[in-house]
Amino acid sequence: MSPCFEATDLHFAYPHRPPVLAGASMTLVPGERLAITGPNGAGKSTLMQILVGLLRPQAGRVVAFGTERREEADFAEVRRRAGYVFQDPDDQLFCPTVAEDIAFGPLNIGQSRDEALRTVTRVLDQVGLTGFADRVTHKLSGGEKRLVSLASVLAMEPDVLLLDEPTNALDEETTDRMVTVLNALPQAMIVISHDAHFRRKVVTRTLRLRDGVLVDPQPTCRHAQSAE
Ligand SMILES: Nc1ncnc2c1ncn2[C@@H]1O[C@H](COP(=O)(O)OP(=O)(O)OP(=O)(O)O)[C@@H](O)[C@H]1O
Repeated sequence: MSPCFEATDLHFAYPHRPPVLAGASMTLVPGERLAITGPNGAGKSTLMQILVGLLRPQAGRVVAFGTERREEADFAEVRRRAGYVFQDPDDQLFCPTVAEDIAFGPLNIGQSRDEALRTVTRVLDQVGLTGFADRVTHKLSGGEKRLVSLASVLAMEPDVLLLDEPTNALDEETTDRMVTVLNALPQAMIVISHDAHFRRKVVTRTLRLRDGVLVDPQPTCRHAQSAE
């Protein structure tokens, strides 16, 4: 099965700043839910933005859905197929009502008003917010905003989800709700998360970003192997 994403030897520095990525490599295959952890400022969001072409690395390769991506036009297709849920829902939601926020993308790609409204109902059901369509977005709780952000991304039927800190500032109950929603989705995912409880419940593999490279935080037990 060909990987959804394959990043090789990425190097990246913001202008006049020390390097953030210094040879980071990772692969995401269909069905996988990969967590990226690492200290604050390690470059996790930077890496995710490189994967969808919002930032360009100074060196390294990004292959998405079987094709190497270099130009803006290549990444426009990647962004259609890889739904990015931002760390801050206020960066994602900008319409007065939940229905308008969720319908924005589907209307933009040519769905009729009726189709878009059916999409709104479907994705709100999917995230457990049935009946929220006419709610005023800026009056929602932080947890509800986060779920609406996810719904607005699901409305575009992405092949892959990229989630930046999906449980940040959520209480235990809403975190459990996010866990249930994500576990019911078929999409492969890359999830930036500091939340070990969440990672245990959702992800299938974890990589840690440290000093610009991605490493397996729990490499197969070498002691056990060498003792054999
Ligand atoms: N636009 C920018 N210009 C200059 N430096 C930036 C910019 N964006 C991020 N940085 C810096 O790059 C480094 C990596 O940032 P990034 O947001 O990718 O880290 P992160 O691992 O996602 O952090 P956190 O866990 O705190 O969200 C940080 O030192 C940050 O201050």
